[in-house]
Amino acid sequence: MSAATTDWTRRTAAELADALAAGEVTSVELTRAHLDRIAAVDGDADSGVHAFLHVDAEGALAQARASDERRAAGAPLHALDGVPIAVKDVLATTGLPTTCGSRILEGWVPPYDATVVAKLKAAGLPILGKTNMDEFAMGSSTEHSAYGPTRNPWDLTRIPGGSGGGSAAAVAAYEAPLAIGTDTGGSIRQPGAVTGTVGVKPTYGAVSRYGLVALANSLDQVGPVTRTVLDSALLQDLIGGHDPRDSTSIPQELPSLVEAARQGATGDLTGLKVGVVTELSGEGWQPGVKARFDETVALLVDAGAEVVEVSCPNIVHAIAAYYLVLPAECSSNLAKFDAMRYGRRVLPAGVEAPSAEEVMRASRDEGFGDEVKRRIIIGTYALSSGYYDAYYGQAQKIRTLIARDFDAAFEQVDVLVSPTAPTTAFKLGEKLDDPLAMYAGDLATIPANLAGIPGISVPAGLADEDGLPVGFQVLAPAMADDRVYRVGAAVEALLARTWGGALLAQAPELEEVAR
Ligand SMILES: NC(=O)C[C@H](N)C(=O)O
Repeated sequence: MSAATTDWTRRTAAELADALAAGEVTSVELTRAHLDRIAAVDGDADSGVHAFLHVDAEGALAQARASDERRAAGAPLHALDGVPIAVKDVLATTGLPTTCGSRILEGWVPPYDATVVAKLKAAGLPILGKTNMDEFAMGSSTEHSAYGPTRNPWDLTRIPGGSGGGSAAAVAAYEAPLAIGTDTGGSIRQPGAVTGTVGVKPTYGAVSRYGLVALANSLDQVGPVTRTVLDSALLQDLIGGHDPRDSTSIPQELPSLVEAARQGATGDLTGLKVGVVTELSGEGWQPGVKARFDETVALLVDAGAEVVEVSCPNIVHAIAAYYLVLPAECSSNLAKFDAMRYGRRVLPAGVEAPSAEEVMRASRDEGFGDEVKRRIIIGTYALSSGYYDAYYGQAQKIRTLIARDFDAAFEQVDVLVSPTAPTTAFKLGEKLDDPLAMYAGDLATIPANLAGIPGISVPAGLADEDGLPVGFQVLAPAMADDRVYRVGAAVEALLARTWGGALLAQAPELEEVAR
């Protein structure tokens, strides 16, 4: 790899777009640089970052060539035309496998593109490949992937977060300038926090879910994973908007997010009212997380914001409610993986003419991992007659109370802030046998999904005790995604002065491994 090639992987998407527009580089060169980087550091299930489950070098280069030809012909181009991207393996892609990190979908190649994928293709972004994830997005570490975990580029013995650890690690390791993630309870924001990248969960319904393999339909949202807030804004402006093919898609335009990010980057927050959520203020969390959070809040005050403390008392029940609503929805969603129509079919051993039920049982037994089975069992129980009111019904009521807490809070303040996650990246294997400990890490991210509001995680520096990234979360009312971008960009700009440039530049260099 030449030095110049390495350089292109270090640029932000906005910088790459400028370089393409200025004729300094071609999309083929950029795409090849990222493919080289993937080949050098991504490795496989046993070594390297392992952010990708499938790399599509040929497809990406063909898309890059087409982009270069359009540019040469003077055709109208999208701002990100020619800038490569990685896509979480939970979105349908024609011609490329979509496994959702599960054995049950091993080898499945969808016959259609998710709306988000179709938009990326139409805008000319070469798709580098599909990124690793916890099976069906269930998890906070990618250790529940059936294809082996992704490793955190800051320390390969640690988790990159989950479920979208592959997308975050790919961006953090300079394997892709942009990635698509999905966030049901934090799967974009928490990986962002622990890898030092930016992750955004848009307002529920702001980005189409058509072609997204649903984990929990009422919570899932597709969103950007990038290294800067401006890059996330460019990407959400592209993938967002109404889609008649998704019945929950909002038929209303969001304000320009790029404009909001540019405004925030001035670092002036005069007149903004910020609420620190009492229940998520970081008290009792990892000291380095709390310290970086408090310092960032102080910077907001210096930038002219008024900061008050706001209580959202029902948030303390968020995890309990989520881990009933989600299993209920996913147990129903996953019923479709019956090995009859598509996906992996396993014939039961020793049965000569197995019935459909026996094939389904064998396929689901072998095709699903432990965490998926756990949630299917919990969800089936919670929805069963006699228990519905006691569990699912109660959880839905708590959900409403949490949404009301946010409504009341946003009458007092413009945005709410908290640390994104209670700890920095933990060691691989540390929480694998303790599901409740794994779930507890979602405390700060889940409430936004339950309420349908937007949230961003922005890098807030490194924890003193382990030198690992900490995330700062900004939440805003539904449809006010521009506020999370404005404040997120301000935090980024104010903090860049503190640590002297890009946080990721401080990550250790990755050793080259064969892929
Ligand atoms: N899917 C998500 O957003 C992640 C969350 N940790 C979960 O396991 O449900």
